[in-house]
Amino acid sequence: MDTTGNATRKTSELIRRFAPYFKKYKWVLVLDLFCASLTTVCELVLPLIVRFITGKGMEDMASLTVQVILSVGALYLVLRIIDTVANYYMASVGHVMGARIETDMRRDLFGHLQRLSYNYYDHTKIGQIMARITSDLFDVTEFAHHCPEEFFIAGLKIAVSFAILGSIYMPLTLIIFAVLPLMLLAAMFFNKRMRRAFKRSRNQIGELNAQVEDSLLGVRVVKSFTNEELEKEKFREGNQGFLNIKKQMYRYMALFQSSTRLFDGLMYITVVVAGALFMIYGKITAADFMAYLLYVTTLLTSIRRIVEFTEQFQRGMTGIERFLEIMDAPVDIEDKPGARALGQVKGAIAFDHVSFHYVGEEEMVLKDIVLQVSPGENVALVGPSGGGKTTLCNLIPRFYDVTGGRVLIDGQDVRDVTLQSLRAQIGVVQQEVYLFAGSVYDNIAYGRPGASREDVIRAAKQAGAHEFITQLSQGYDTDVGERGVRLSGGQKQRISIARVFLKNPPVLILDEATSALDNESERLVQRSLEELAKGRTTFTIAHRLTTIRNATLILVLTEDGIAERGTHEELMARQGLYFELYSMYTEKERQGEAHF
Ligand SMILES: Nc1ncnc2c1ncn2[C@@H]1O[C@H](COP(=O)(O)OP(=O)(O)OP(=O)(O)O)[C@@H](O)[C@H]1O
Repeated sequence: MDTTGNATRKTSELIRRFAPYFKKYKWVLVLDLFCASLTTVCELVLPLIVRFITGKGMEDMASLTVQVILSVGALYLVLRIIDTVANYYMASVGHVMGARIETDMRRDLFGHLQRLSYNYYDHTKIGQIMARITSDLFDVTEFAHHCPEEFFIAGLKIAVSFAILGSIYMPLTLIIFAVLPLMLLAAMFFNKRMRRAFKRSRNQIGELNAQVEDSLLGVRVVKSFTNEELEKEKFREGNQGFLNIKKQMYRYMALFQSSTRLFDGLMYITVVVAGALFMIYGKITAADFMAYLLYVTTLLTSIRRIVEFTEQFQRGMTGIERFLEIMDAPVDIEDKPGARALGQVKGAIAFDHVSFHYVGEEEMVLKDIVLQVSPGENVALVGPSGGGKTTLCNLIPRFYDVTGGRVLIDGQDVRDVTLQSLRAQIGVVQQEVYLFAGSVYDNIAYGRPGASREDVIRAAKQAGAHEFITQLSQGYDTDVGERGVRLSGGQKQRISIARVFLKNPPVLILDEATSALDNESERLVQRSLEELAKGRTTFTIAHRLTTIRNATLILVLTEDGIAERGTHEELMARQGLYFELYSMYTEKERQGEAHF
């Protein structure tokens, strides 16, 4: 899975994938291109008018009456008015179309991000995703609006100029237009290099974003270690890398622009020299010569616009490419065809010869796990760090899919039921609580969107959180701050427990978080967790061994699988690994430093 891949996709492929976004707005686009045609025609008429007036004046000055001049002026005025209205449409409605396409793409991107599994996020930096969903897509707006328009105008101008000039004198026209393919070749040559440089710069911005995010989220750790200088140095490297890539990008741009200027000059020289020669040999008139000069100027202006647009084009293409990289990331965990809704379960969980390894890792984390848990049972998972306790629990709600074997809930393979209905039956209290920006109330209500205020308050009471919440400055409406920084660890935990109370699932996964809390908070959280576990099938990842003595089943999980299983009494009597762990734990607790 390469979301920061450096391979550059073909422009044609990107355009083919991007084009469907125009479908909804095809009439806006058609009108936009029609307006573009109008403005082009208005612009191309001026040299004809000049040619007409000079031609008439040179042929027979008497025929150039005030009436003729005023009629021509009036015609030109009408054309300018049409041009103004058409331009307004392109600048307003055309731009809005670009913004709408950007919004549609962002919606699709966010939707896809919601579908991607844990596995994707294990391998992707959030900062990179942020850059793609914001700044990369800004570039797409300008691109979506200008790209069809600019290319259409340039193409039209070249075609119409060719037709008009060809009708005046074809040999001179062919000589002038012979320079265009050279320009095209140069554009193609630099196009690829500029795209690569743009992509590298975008990736580097993503990296910088990720770095800033990491550093700012960890700002408290940075300060506690007084590592501000280290952070500044890391940032300086990334920032300097960005500058280097930009330098390279601008070098290509400069080369491209300069080469275009060279062709520009070549074209003028061709018109002046060849045109003057044809004129002295009587092939074209002075008025024709002037028309040629004016048309070449118009043509070159539009070519210059295309050159200036190249930067925007490359940015847009890069934005689309990076957008597609996420959109093409496979959704590895989703409903299989014909998956059925699970409905309310009793809470029997079974592991049927389950094995598992993480994507990209060769070593099996779980090997041939066989386990039957009855509804309402209270299972505690203990064992050395890295033994696979969290991994095992993550297989129940299908945060990851098993590598081998099956996980069953009430006898049904978790892969045969819809994800939504499966996860609705399982509540997870994580060790690291994540609270969203918003109020305490919003954070509890997150457990069951649409729940009544009474239900939210009841859940808070059940979690033992009501009392401290009412003592907060604005009670339930108190803002929790980013990630809940304004609350204590124990308070955050109890809010997260209230969230699960509100959800009221029959199966629970508790990653015991009490190790991070002081004794009083731990006691309160522990009490809330016990309350929550009542009547539900519960998997507790236990770090404090004294809290699991009442578990109906204790599993000792090691790298080799389930080493021991039984109740506390059974395992203590066995004097095996659990006995060792427990004795070690109680010894440490006596010394005041116990946690696993
Ligand atoms: N997302 C991941 N990608 C790759 N390997 C992982 C991932 N998560 C965990 N692991 C590895 O899988 C093994 C089991 O990890 P797991 O977190 O399940 O252990 P644990 O028993 O819950 O540990 P602890 O008690 O320290 O929380 C470890 O070797 C760990 O390095």
